[in-house]
Amino acid sequence: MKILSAEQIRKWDEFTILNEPISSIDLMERAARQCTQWFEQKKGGFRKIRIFCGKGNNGGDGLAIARQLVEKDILSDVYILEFGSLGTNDFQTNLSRLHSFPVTIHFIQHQDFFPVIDKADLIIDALFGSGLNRPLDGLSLQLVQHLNKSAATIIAIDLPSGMFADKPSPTNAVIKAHETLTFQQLKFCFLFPENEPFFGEVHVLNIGLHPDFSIAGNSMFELTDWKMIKEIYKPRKQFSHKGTYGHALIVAGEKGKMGAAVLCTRGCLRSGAGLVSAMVPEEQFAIIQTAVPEAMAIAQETIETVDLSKYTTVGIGPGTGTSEESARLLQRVLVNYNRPIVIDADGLNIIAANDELLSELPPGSILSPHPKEFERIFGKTENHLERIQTARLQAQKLFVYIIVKGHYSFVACPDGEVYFNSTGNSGMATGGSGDVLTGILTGLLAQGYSAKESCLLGMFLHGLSADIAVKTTSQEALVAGDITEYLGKAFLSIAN
Ligand SMILES: NC(=O)C1=CN([C@@H]2O[C@H](COP(=O)(O)OP(=O)(O)OC[C@H]3O[C@@H](n4cnc5c(N)ncnc54)[C@H](OP(=O)(O)O)[C@@H]3O)[C@@H](O)[C@H]2O)[C@@H](O)CC1
Ligand SMILES: Nc1ncnc2c1ncn2[C@@H]1O[C@H](COP(=O)(O)OP(=O)(O)O)[C@@H](O)[C@H]1O
Ligand SMILES: [K+]
Repeated sequence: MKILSAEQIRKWDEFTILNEPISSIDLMERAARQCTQWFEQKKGGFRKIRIFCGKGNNGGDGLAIARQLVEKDILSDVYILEFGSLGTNDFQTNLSRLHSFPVTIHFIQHQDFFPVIDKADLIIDALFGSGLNRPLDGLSLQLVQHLNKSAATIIAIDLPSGMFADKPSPTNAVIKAHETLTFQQLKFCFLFPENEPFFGEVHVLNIGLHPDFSIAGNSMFELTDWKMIKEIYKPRKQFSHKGTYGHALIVAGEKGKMGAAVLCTRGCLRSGAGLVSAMVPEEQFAIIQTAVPEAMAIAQETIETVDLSKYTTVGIGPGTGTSEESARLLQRVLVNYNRPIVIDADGLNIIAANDELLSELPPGSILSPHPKEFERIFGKTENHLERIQTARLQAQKLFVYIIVKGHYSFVACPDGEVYFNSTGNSGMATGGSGDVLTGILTGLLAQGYSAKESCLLGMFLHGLSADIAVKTTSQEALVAGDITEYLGKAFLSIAN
């Protein structure tokens, strides 16, 4: 699913209005109805509902919600922030419709008109949405500060007021919502970690924008979805054998960090590689052979003589440390191997300390840094958007796939496309989760998925497995090993 800018979504509205066809006021009514239904199902027990409206269409939504709630016998007070303009047509229509309902409407012209808010109140924030074109100032800024100071629950409509839909809002005053009801699809701003304190939990409400709207080529940002992943997934062939699915080499682990090697190797096996060899320090053989008997062990000390060409791919870095010997392991792989490989963790740290290695990366390889590792290699970035842009440029320049891990991990591809992963949960914020991902990516590459397919399917499977696991384990008790255990269920839900 493409991630659209506020401007593209506005065009989608226009397309829907023209082609469904539906009037703009009825489309607003439908959007408001989705919110009202959500409030009816989810919310109750508040002392008072206070709906704060601007004079754009976001405010229009707020007014329509107030009317629809009162039709369900849920009363609210409406506050309209006065800042000169008459308001959009749909705002005005909804205001006149509201006048015949028993709703108290307050006009706020000065901060003396700000109501005292009780912590048991529910605030609906319909001040500004995707039309915000400059940071809030004056009365609107004061009102946002006033609402944020209250201890009441705040639900934002479409966006927390003050937040830009498509770019960072680092110095803006923004409503701190507990939950946000956004329309049709995630806006770009919901993918930025720095915005989380403002949007809280986001719910995407389907307002039925026209399915035929053509957005192809209009956005280089895309969110993975089931349809895309099911198209990538290849069922195994009946007459296949272990040779069909490649031989993966995992180079991982050192004394004290053998867990990384075990998790990575298990992830690789569980993602379907035909054969897996784990290259670990010779004195650690007992650990890997006991923990993962399905894998063959090979000594890191043999790196200078081993024939790397017999491996279909290599995954290198988890828990190797950054010693001179570990750097030699990576160097030797980079110089002697020319098919796509996966580099993670200490492999990336070694590159950060020896940036000439960047020019040795086999074309089409996958780097999977977390944000800190990313910055060590590519430099500090001011915000997530800058990180996305840097990753995009570097992926194109180096002809590699760069997966930056996080809540919405993304992969920047050499063709300039950026895909955000839609699965996963914060139970995965636990040591070793990334090592499992490296194993999965290597396992998928080994069995013949392209590097791009491996990134998309790998990130999705990794998050999906954790999503399935937490239903049994809870987020708190999830450990990285559970992600490997539940990979089977993740594959089954993609295959069926
Ligand atoms: N498909 C969908 O998504 C649907 C979306 N819908 C809804 O429409 C919303 C978008 O509505 P919108 O375009 O009217 O803009 P909105 O955000 O209400 O207000 C911004 C207005 O305020 C102004 N303004 C800007 N910055 C300002 C500032 N700092 N301080 C003061 N003023 C400022 C600016 O006007 P200006 O001052 O620039 O003339 C602008 O016109 C969207 O979020 C969703 O809720 C649904 O109803 C239907 C389906
Ligand atoms: N809050 C979260 N939501 C979704 N995924 C997460 C979250 N926290 C961590 N993850 C995932 O867990 C993995 C952590 O990787 P990494 O930071 O390399 O950890 P480690 O080095 O301990 O293995 C990444 O794939 C990341 O996307
Ligand atoms: K809002």
